[in-house]
Amino acid sequence: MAKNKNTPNKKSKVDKQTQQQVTKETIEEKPIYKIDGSILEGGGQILRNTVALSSLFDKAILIEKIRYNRDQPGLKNQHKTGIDLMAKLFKAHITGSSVGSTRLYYQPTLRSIKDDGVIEADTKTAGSVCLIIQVALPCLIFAPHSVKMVLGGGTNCDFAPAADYMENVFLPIATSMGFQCDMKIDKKGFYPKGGGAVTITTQPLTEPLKPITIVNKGNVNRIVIQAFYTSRISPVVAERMVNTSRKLIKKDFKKVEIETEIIDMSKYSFGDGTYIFIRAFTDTGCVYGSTGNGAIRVPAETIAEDATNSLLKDLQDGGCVDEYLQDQLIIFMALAKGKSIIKTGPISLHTQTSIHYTSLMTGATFKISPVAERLPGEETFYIECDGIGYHPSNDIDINPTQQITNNNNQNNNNNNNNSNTEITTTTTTTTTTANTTTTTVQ
Ligand SMILES: Nc1ncnc2c1ncn2[C@@H]1O[C@H](COP(=O)(O)OP(=O)(O)OP(=O)(O)O)[C@@H](O)[C@H]1O
Repeated sequence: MAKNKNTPNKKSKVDKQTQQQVTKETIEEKPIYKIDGSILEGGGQILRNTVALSSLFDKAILIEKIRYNRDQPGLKNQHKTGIDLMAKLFKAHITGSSVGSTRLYYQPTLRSIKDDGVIEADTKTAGSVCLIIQVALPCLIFAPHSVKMVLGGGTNCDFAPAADYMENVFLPIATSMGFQCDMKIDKKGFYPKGGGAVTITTQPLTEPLKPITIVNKGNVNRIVIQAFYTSRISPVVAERMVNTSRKLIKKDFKKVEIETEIIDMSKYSFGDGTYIFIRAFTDTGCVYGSTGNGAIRVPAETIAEDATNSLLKDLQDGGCVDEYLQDQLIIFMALAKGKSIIKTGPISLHTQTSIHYTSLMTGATFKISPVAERLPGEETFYIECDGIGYHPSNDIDINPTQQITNNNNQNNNNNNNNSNTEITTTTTTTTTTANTTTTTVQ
């Protein structure tokens, strides 16, 4: 069930414990990009984006106020697992990576990862494996060799892509930019136990990513509703989810074929769980996805309704990607060579945040503009990006000078009012002390 996780934070207790953790000996004579992790969405995505880019561009970063917009700021187990994995891959010096830390120093020492065999990481909780993939994937695809990564943790978590979503919605669209990534869900893992397992295998890219253009929504011509359950949960729960979802969808899409499936996943699950996964396909190749996880004392109908309404809203808004794919494509658009353009629904705060940090750290420019010709009920925007054409062999250095500002949304959590989003060029603050240059990215 979707909950609001953006309760603004007041004063963090953990911060006192961690503020001393970036010590002098860890800060070498190297420029440091100083990141304020509290602005816009102020969540874990800032950490993942900036750590991935820091690794690709071999830049040291100091992230402060990590997840300050969350009820419990600082690193959670899932974030720590991702950071530790990246530190291992890039032999990075890190300080402040303990759970609860709100201040992290990360300095990679390798420009590219070495072939050390299968990479493993495990959140050892229900922490999302997909969010580990989110931090690592932009780097794995630029490795000079094929990479196999085996991850443990939660495959179906609230506020994170479900593994099914990543495999069936995110990857088919993202890989059209030219990279290869095979994903296999070996075992599903749910809140609170976790215990899921996912294997991904990437192939090396010999050239930069291709830009992406997704601007033609077309017509919905297929909808698939799947509900999953394990043996200690009655299949009736899954049936109720499917029936609720189908009924709601039928109201808007009377003539579209709706495929339904009820799946006993006991044999490949750790512990018990149930969830719904809905996809809509259009005749121009757009794919939209939505998931809802079963929860104690929440009726199956409510879970299905929330997931279905989220998908229907994405379709009604008129964009070519769903709310989540929007922010997940941003980093790839920035790294690609040339102009990408996607047509979206309302710009999410996650998207604004990713654009903000990605453009600052890569120098890629983004432009958001409302679509002039909209059908009734639609709320659509174009996100355009002039990507930098990153490839390790290009030796592109980064000189961040662009900043996205949003007159209404700096540090607030209203992700629907985007009409004032604009791109301005700002001067990045650079302070030089005896041995250290600090670039403040905020
Ligand atoms: N239902 C969903 N389906 C697909 N992707 C999702 C879904 N919910 C969230 N996401 C994606 O998961 C990511 C969550 O980023 P966010 O910063 O909120 O992460 P986080 O690490 O969980 O940190 P925090 O707990 O601080 O929010 C975003 O990329 C978002 O698009």
